[in-house]
Amino acid sequence: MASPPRRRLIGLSTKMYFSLKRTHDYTSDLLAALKESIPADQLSQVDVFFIPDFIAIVPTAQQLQAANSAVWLGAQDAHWEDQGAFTGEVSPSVLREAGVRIVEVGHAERRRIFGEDDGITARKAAAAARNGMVPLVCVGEKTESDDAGIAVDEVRVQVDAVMAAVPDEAEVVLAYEPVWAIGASQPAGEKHILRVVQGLNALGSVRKRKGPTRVVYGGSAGPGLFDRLKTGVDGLFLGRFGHDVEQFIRTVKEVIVS
Ligand SMILES: O=C[C@H](O)COP(=O)(O)O
Repeated sequence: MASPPRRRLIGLSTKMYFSLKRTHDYTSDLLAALKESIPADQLSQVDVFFIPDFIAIVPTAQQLQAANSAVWLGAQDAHWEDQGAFTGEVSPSVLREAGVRIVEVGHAERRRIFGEDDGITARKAAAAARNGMVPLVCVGEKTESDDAGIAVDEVRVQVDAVMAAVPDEAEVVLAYEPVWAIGASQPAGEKHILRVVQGLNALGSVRKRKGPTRVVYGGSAGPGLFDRLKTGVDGLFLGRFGHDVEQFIRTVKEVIVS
C-alpha cells in the first residue's frame, strides 16, 4: 500500500550573504508577500522556514511574532552542549529560547571548511532534538556521478550516524544536498535527485523510525524545479535563488500547488 503524501516543507538559508538591514527588509517583504499573494488556506498546507544568520535571529523572531506568522525560524548551526566553556559557540537551548524551531546541522560548508564530521553532526542533531527543535540534517555526496547507488552509499553513512543519535520519536528533516550542486548554476538532474531520495527513504535507519522524517532537496534550487521532484521529494531548501523575495514566493507556490 502506498504511504500517504507527507506535508511539504520549503525554506531558505541566507548563509552569510545578508547584512542585518537586508535580513530585516527581506523578512518584512517575505511576510507581506506570503500574506498578500498566497491564500491562507493554501499557505497552511505547507511548512515554510527561514534561516538567517545568528545575529539576526532575535530581531527576526520579533518580526515573525509581531506578524503572528507561522513561518518557522531556523538557525544555521548549534553547539552540541546546552551550556558551558565553549567560547564563540551558540547554545541550542538559547536558540530555543529565542524562538528557533529548526536547526541546520552538517551543512557541506560546515563539513568542508570547519572540519565537522558525521560524529559532530550527529551530536548537534541530537542537541537540537533534545531542546525541542527539528534537526535539518544536510547530507550529500561530494562527487558528481551518474550512479545514484554510489551517492546513496556515501549518504547512508551520514544519515545512519544522525539517526543513531537522535531519539526515535523525534522529528527529523533531511536535506539532500549533493555537494557538487551547491553554489552551482543549476540543480542536480531530477532523475538523480529522485533516485537518491528514494534510496535515502529506503535506508533502514530512516524506514524504521517512529518519528516523522521528511526529505527536502537543496543545491541551486529555485523556481521551476519542484514540479519535477514532486513525486518523491517533500520540499526544497533554497540558498541564492531565494534571495529575491519574488523568486522565493514563486517557489513556495510551486511547492504548494504541484
Ligand atoms: O543552504 C542551502 C544550500 O546549500 C543551497 O545553496 P545554493 O542554492 O545557493 O546552492
